[in-house]
Amino acid sequence: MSSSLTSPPVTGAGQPPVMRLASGRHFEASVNLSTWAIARRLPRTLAEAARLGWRTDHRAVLALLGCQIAAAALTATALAATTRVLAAVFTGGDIAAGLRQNLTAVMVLAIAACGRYLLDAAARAAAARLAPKAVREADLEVITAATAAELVAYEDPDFADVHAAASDGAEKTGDLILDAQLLTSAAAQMAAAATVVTVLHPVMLPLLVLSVVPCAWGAVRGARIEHTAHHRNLADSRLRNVFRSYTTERNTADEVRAGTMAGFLIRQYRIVSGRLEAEQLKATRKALAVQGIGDALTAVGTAATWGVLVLLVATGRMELAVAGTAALAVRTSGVALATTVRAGARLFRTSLSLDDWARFLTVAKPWTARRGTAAVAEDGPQVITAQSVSFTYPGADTPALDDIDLDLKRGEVIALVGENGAGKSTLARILTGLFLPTSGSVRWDGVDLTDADPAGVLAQVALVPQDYTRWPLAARENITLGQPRPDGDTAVHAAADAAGADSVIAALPHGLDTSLARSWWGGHDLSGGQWQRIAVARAFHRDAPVLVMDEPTAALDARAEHRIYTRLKALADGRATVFITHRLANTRLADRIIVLDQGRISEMGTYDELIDQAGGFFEMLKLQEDRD
Ligand SMILES: Nc1ncnc2c1ncn2[C@@H]1O[C@H](COP(=O)(O)OP(=O)(O)OP(=O)(O)O)[C@@H](O)[C@H]1O
Repeated sequence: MSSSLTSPPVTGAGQPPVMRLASGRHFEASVNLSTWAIARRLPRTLAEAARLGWRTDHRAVLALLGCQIAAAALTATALAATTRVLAAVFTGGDIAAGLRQNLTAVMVLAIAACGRYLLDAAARAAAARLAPKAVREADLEVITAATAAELVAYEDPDFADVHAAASDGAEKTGDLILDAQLLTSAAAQMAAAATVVTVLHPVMLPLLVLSVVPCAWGAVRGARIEHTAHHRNLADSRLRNVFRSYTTERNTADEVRAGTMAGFLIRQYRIVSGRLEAEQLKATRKALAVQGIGDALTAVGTAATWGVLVLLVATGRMELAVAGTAALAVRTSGVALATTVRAGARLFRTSLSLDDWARFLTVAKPWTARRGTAAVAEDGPQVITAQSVSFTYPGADTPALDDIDLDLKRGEVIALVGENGAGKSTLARILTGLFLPTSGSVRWDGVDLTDADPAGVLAQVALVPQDYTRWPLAARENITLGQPRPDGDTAVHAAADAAGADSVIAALPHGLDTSLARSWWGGHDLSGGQWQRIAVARAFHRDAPVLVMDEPTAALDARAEHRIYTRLKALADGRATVFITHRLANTRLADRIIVLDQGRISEMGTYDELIDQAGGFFEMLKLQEDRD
């Protein structure tokens, strides 16, 4: 799955075209791995699960292991006692007398059976306690790795693919623990039963094992086929979820209605669902066929085992009484073997998902370790220097920025302008260290941001992005972003005042305490422009020495816009400020205007200088003035 759309679109009979998402390289690689290669990774994956479990709840892990070991010991004890009791039953003569003579064995059998049942229940309880915690921990590892990764990682389709699969994998961690418990429990029963069979006649065990091998093969192959289909379907699953949410979510509800799009979207949903179901059905049929072959061969093997048993009795190589015990033991160990195989196959399947999770942590690592640890000045840079900076988005053919040279001094206000797609937002992200250049360098007071500690750099930055987030939090947290300043609400009100958000807060029913998550109870919604004022207040509240605002007034009315730009000049004192705008009249207050054109600086200078040059800036300004 990937966020990139491929062409050509798929067209059903009489249906509109339905897009497909490209499948990432990672998935092709993973799907093409041999079963043996995946099986070899199983111990490592299980060790990962054990590590997670251990980290979240030592006691539950110890309880689980203790119960499993004790249950296995009791199973062996019970089976040893069973052999003695069965011998007493099958050796002929008085059964009651035989049982009386072996009363201790009967009691041991009863106690061991009860104890085993209780221990199994305790093990299941410990596994159930551990499973959700392991899921939480696995999920947190994904979240931590994702947030620690370079921002540019999110532009890489492979990273997005592996990230999505890892989230699914983290969910399966709980299943893995439950399956591992089931497997070890069944394996303990099987081992004990198999021991009894071997004691009775050595030829029986290999026969028994041989009869189970095809069933195991079928189960593992079937699991693999299902998992492969799951991987291949990830792109469509995500697409279906996108259709579902876009069709029903509040953010899109007005467009869906006004554009009478519901029918179209539902059709798309049906088509993608149809594709998913067809793929799934194909996989299920294939898996069932493989499992059927395995089961049929196992049936032949089982028949052979019974045949050998009959043969042994018929040829007088095994007494009838012993054969009775053997028959029971064969049956018990056969059932235990089948359970072990089924549990093993399930574990195999869940381990494949966990493998996706573990792979993400590996993939995410290089994305986090890209920078150095050099410190930048705590009160922000005196000068930011971009030298021969070029930047190409992962997977893109052409650079978004090409050979940019630029100095930004503290106290200076720079306006970035240019047509859509000229590279303004990309340059803003490069200057603040959110992206590292593909070539060239950005230095803060001579420290190359590639070598600098990213946390130290970003602590100096306040950013109003073009698409700011409407956090489902209280108004206060929407401005402080969970990082209150020492003077608390005074700073919040000051920032709100500078951004024109004071009137927004004053109108809220509970002031700063009002939840801005409208769809939740007690929440209160804001208009687009009101939200933008809050987003600007956020940046002002951060009080950082590098201030970057990407179209901060796009949704504001004229009065609010004027207020922000008049305050900006005062706020810019002692900071390096960059703002991006399409309303060129606003650039009058900037110390310097930089005009970008297809990733290159085409003009640079003060407002008056650019007017005098009568170049592209002047032309755009004229067009705007004529329009207004
Ligand atoms: N994630 C991405 N992957 C590939 N290319 C991208 C990505 N984001 C942006 N681009 C491309 O990079 C170029 C610069 O984009 P950028 O967002 O910096 O432009 P901009 O000047 O801010 O545009 P606007 O005025 O529309 O906001 C554009 O050609 C755009 O198509």
